[in-house]
Amino acid sequence: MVRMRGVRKAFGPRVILEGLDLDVGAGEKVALIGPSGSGKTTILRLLIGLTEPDAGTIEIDGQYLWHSSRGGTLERADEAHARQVRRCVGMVFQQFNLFPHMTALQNVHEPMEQVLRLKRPEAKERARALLARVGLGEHVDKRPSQLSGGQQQRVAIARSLGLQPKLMLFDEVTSALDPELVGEVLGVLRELAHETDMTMLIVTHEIRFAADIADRVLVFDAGRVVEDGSPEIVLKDPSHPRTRQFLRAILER
Ligand SMILES: Nc1ncnc2c1ncn2[C@@H]1O[C@H](COP(=O)(O)OP(=O)(O)OP(=O)(O)O)[C@@H](O)[C@H]1O
Repeated sequence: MVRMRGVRKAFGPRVILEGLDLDVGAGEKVALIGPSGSGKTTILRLLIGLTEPDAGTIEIDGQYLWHSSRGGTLERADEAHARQVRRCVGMVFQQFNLFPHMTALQNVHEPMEQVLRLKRPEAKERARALLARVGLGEHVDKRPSQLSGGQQQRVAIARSLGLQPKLMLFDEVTSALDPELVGEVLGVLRELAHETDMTMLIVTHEIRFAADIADRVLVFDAGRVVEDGSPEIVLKDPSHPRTRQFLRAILER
């Protein structure tokens, strides 16, 4: 589902990713963890097309978004093709980015009409079902300001699911929430991980949660993958002393 080869990204003189190779198989649930600033968000933004690489190849579901030829020239997919590729990718951010003047239902059904060209009654029906699935069946007519942070984040997840992505990217989706609201959002992610065949890439600091739902854990450090394996191995017996230190620091928080 994801193939990255030799991906480089710098912001000014600061190199964030250098020669990154990453493969994620269809249906895999992968947790990305690593110290702050190690480049995790940058990877997700590259995959959804919000950030452009300096070099490398990025393919989603066998179709390329960016391609570096042997000579090193970076080619971008043409806009129509790129749009089609990006359409199979959904992303949920730390901030919910809901439209404040719309109800939960409108926030979910309007993108389906615009992007998938569904007729309003069908989009609304699907939106209601999705909101019920994330436990918000009773709240469809509320605006974001009438919902808690955890509820707003669940609306954002329903909105992304409405666009039927094959690949879902979650970027620290519980970081902006009060601690007592974290569990309800992680519960939705857990259900999606266990009950759907969507490919999921989850950036999280919730290590125990990652261990519970991920097939595979990748640890990034300074833009490189330093650990890649099953949660049992990576989280209990990491090979790098820096990873051990990092995991201990998180678990002791
Ligand atoms: N648009 C930008 N312009 C300049 N620097 C940027 C930009 N986006 C990211 N960076 C820098 O790139 C580095 C990697 O950022 P990134 O957000 O990918 O890290 P991260 O691993 O997701 O960190 P965190 O866990 O804190 O979210 C950081 O030092 C960040 O300040």
